[in-house]
Amino acid sequence: MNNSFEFLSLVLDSITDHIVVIDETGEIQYVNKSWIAFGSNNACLIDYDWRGVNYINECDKASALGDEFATHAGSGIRNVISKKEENFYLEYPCHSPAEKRWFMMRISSFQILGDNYFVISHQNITERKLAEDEVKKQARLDGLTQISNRRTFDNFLHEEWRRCYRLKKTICLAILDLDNFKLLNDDYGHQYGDDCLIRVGELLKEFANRPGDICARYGGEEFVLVWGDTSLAQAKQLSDQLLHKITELNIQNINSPTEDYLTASIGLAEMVPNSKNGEIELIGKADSMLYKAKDSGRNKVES
Ligand SMILES: Nc1nc2c(ncn2[C@@H]2O[C@H](COP(=O)(O)OP(=O)(O)OP(=O)(O)O)[C@@H](O)[C@H]2O)c(=O)[nH]1
Repeated sequence: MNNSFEFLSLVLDSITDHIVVIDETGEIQYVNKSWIAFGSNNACLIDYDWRGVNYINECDKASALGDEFATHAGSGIRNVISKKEENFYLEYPCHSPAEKRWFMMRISSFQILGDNYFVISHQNITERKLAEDEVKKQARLDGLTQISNRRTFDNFLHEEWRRCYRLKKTICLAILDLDNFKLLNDDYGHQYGDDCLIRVGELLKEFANRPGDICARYGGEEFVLVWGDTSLAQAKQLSDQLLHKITELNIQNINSPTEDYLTASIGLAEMVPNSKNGEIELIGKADSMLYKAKDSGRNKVES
């Protein structure tokens, strides 16, 4: 290639990463085409003409406005310049009004004629980030009903228990078990049963609205609800409403000895966390209440 400068320039301009080169003071020395295109369309870190701009100062300005990622970026760049670190990278959100986006910023250095320069590249990692978020979300959810799974419930109850312990507040736990679900499965098929579980899961979401609440699938045809900072009387009211709503779904269960439509039983327990009790006892208490509800005819709340 005769004109190696033009060649390299074209190479850099063809790269989709946004690239900027700064000197030791932070002053921008070079930007590629992707950088210019992105900067002119976005209000992200440096959103205006790059000439004469000091990249580190821009990070500091954004940092002063409360942008924690700009704070990290500024200190990372400084560490590389002062040779405390060989390189640095940072993943950060840069959402536009229209879409969620994430970028990975990397900084590396080179030397020419005794002067140090630093290449900062910004790569769009939105696709990977969204995929990672989806995987994390699915790990928290029950695959069928798409409400929280048992592990999420266990973690949540543990945290809520601690919160109520600190605040000396009552915590309530409801264990809900669908009645005669085996018969429903046998009579209408497993797919019908699955659809019922999905519909019940949807309904449960309406009963877990506050930050101290959660509904989850505990396993099989069993669900759980936690109501933090809630009295037993309030929880009883919610449980009664929930059972009523389940009957209102009017899901046929023709051979059920309880009713000829789907019903459920709830075991409800309350506790004020203290140093002598624990969430296991709360679960045990709700569980024995559930047995009581089942034994005494189903389609009811026992507490
Ligand atoms: N369709 C479907 N059925 C499930 C699922 N998980 C558990 N089940 C069924 O739920 C039924 C639970 O049966 P049992 O434990 O005997 O309880 P039950 O028939 O509801 O009776 P009671 O709880 O005593 O009222 C079983 O037939 C399970 O196969 C699921 O993911 N999908």
